[in-house]
Amino acid sequence: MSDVVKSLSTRLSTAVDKSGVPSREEAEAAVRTLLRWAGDDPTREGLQDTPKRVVKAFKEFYSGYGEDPSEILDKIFAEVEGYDDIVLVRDIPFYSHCEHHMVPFFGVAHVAYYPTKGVVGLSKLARLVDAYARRLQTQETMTAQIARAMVDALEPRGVAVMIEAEHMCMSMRGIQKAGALTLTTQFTGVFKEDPAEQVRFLTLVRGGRG
Ligand SMILES: Nc1nc2c(ncn2[C@@H]2O[C@H](COP(=O)(O)OP(=O)(O)OP(=O)(O)O)[C@@H](O)[C@H]2O)c(=O)[nH]1
Ligand SMILES: [Zn+2]
Repeated sequence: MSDVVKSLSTRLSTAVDKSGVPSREEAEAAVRTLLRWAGDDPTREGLQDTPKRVVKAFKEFYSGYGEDPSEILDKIFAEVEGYDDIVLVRDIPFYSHCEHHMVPFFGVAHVAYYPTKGVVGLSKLARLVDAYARRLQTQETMTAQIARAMVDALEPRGVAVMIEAEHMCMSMRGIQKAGALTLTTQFTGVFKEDPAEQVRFLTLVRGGRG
């Protein structure tokens, strides 16, 4: 397979099928169905505008499907006087929804990399987190996707991503373990090869806290 075909088939296999996207009216009707399923009356005054609001809120919750991570990371600042040490943005808050229950999970992401060809704007790393958080997710997938996008765009010596989150599907329903925290990490390059680099990352993530 040629490189072009290979890259196209990878892109197609990870792309979301947007065919058959329902109209706004269909989406609002689906909300009315769920309101009835919950046991309420969608025609009562307090709920009349709810389908409209829910559909609008969905646009925000799931705006990540319209984001292209490679575009977010496409501007690289090369003039950094040869800076090639760790860049870490920690405690990036995010809100996502689990793909199993469509219930929120939320917490913080810490992302780090060792630059080679320059650095990206710090806000772009937070935008990258949001681009993946604002989709239906598992925490593991989101962690891996953030790391993969950074590797592809920055060709860094290494990437470290750590996410700490509480899953409402474990707090407010099901097993009902409020406060349980899930930690996921993805290391590439020097972070994967050298345990001392993982320790450095974790020390910086934890550093300066009371
Ligand atoms: N690995 C992983 N699991 C998740 C994530 N978000 C939710 N889950 C889990 O997905 C699982 C779905 O399990 P199922 O048995 O199919 O569904 P369920 O009957 O609603 O499961 P319970 O939550 O145990 O009641 C649950 O164990 C959730 O805790 C995530 O980000 N990563
Ligand atoms: Zn869930």
